[in-house]
Amino acid sequence: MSPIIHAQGLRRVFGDVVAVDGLDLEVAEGEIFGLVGPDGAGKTTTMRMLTGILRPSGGRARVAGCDVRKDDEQLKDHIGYMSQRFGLYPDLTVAENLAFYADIYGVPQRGRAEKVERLLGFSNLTPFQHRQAGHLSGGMKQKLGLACALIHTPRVLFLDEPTNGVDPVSRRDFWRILYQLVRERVTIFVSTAYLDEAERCNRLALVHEGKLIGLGTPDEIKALLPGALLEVRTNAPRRTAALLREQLPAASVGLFGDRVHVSTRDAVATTAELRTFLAAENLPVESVQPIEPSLEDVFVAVIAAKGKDATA
Ligand SMILES: Nc1ncnc2c1ncn2[C@@H]1O[C@H](COP(=O)(O)OP(=O)(O)OP(=O)(O)O)[C@@H](O)[C@H]1O
Repeated sequence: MSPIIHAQGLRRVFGDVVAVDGLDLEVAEGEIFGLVGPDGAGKTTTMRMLTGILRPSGGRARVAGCDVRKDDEQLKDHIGYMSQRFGLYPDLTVAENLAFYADIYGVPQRGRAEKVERLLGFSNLTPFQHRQAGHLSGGMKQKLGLACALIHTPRVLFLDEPTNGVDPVSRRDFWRILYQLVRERVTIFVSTAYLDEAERCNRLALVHEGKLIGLGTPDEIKALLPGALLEVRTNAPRRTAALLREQLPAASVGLFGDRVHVSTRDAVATTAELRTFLAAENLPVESVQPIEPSLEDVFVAVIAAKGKDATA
């Protein structure tokens, strides 16, 4: 089956800034595909090109059978897009916002009421349908945004950092809705800077400075981390991380709360080395143990490795 999203060498420049630098990716129908990267990595620009809003400077992309350059009008019938500045009308109620988007998308009157009812139920907003959007919580606003983006039953849904700034419980709720959509064969293309959220996707593209630095399932991405990952605990984690960064230039060192993560090719040798070194610095090690890497560890290591390549 041909992919529902297919980008080849997609590129966009703004003056001297290369926002997206030759992106190649394919997304299958019914997948939740995550675009993951720090602020400024090029996620929004990619999404705006794939939704036909922004013209690529180079490369090609097809979404739901439409060429994003030539068939941008037709494309809009097949996709839903919830941008970061998704426009809800604060003085309209929940139901009125849905009706407004239904008009914009030309949703036929016939069957519209059932559709709205279903979307309200789906997003747990039925009890709030008469509340003004401006008086909803952050999580509820996001769910209403999602419902509006779904009003014309799109095949592909683009979500740009949809849960940014939303509390963890509402985020979990939001993802429950996304899984439900996928069961109905909607394809979801979502960007996020939250790596715990990225773990929920079927496949991911890691982007950094406009370039793809990893592509695969969350497990495949984790396998990009060579060697082992050690978790080090001391009573002074910040100082420990700073010292280990200097002492172990070949390893990558990250600080995660009160724990220091060290990725290394040789766990046994590094364990011995860091124990001796930290003891000499008067920083007794409480524990060192191998752990399963998270996507965050992979990101820290891959970006650190790029930095080392660049300065080599
Ligand atoms: N309209 C524009 N004019 C000039 N530069 C732009 C424009 N849009 C994006 N850029 C630049 O392109 C790069 C990528 O930005 P983009 O918004 O795509 O990143 P992002 O990964 O979505 O980050 P964020 O989450 O902060 O939006 C940044 O350096 C940004 O400043």
